[in-house]
Amino acid sequence: MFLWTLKRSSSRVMSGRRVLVFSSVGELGSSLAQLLSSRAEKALSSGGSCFSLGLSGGSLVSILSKELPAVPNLDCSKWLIGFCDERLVPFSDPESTYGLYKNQLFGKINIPEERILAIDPSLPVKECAEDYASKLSKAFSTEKIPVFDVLLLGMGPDGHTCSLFPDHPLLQERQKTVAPISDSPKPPPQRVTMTLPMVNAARCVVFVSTGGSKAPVLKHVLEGGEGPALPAALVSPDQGELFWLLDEPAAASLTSPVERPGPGAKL
Ligand SMILES: O=C1O[C@H](COP(=O)(O)O)[C@@H](O)[C@H](O)[C@H]1O
Repeated sequence: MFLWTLKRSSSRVMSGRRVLVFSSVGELGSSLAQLLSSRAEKALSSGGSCFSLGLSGGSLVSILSKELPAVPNLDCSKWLIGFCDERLVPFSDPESTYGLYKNQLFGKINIPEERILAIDPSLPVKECAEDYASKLSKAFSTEKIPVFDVLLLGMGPDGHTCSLFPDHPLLQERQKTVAPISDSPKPPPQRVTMTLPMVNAARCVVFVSTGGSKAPVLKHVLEGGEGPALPAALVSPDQGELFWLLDEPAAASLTSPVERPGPGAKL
């Protein structure tokens, strides 16, 4: 117990982030759902009119769609949902992140349709990014950077997160909150993505990464390596919390201290 406590605190002090390793994807998903529920309660009980949540696509969709509806008495009527990135394809396309969440999650929670901020996939990519940025500004009533309560991020095996890819000029974007990309190395090529200033303005950023294919890149991102920092390593909220939720295969190569929370642990 003492050792666990010591490891946990040294991990937090050294890096300002929490790296948590779960014994299964199910345990991870259920802790993630609890974390969202508790952050929503905190946001709403401290006088906020909504709890704002940014979703990512990829493997996160099925984890969240399974675990979030299982939270007892979850009330999402005051949630505001946006997307950290989105692929520029029709919502009916299997590559559409919105389309996947619509089919797998939104019908199972009581989120009002008008509280889901999605891109307009009929627009050309540049206009689509501008239109989405303007939807976010309106919803957050700000001309500045919208500050999400929680952003959920994934990470590809190349270290990309959102649609921010290694060595891509978009990593230098400092003016826009949302940007278009037309040359995504991962298909589909046209996408819309939050930029690093927007991601790092969030109150809480949670990465979810599972499976052994992520182990080498996780080692690089969390413990350092040769070459320029990978996009996921550039996520470091200016003032907010940063969590990395991993399963054992994804964490297999890590040697720095991590937390291993027991079932039902509160984050
Ligand atoms: O293309 C994308 O990939 C990342 C990572 O996906 P994963 O399946 O490796 O978890 C995802 O976070 C992003 O939203 C998506 O557009």
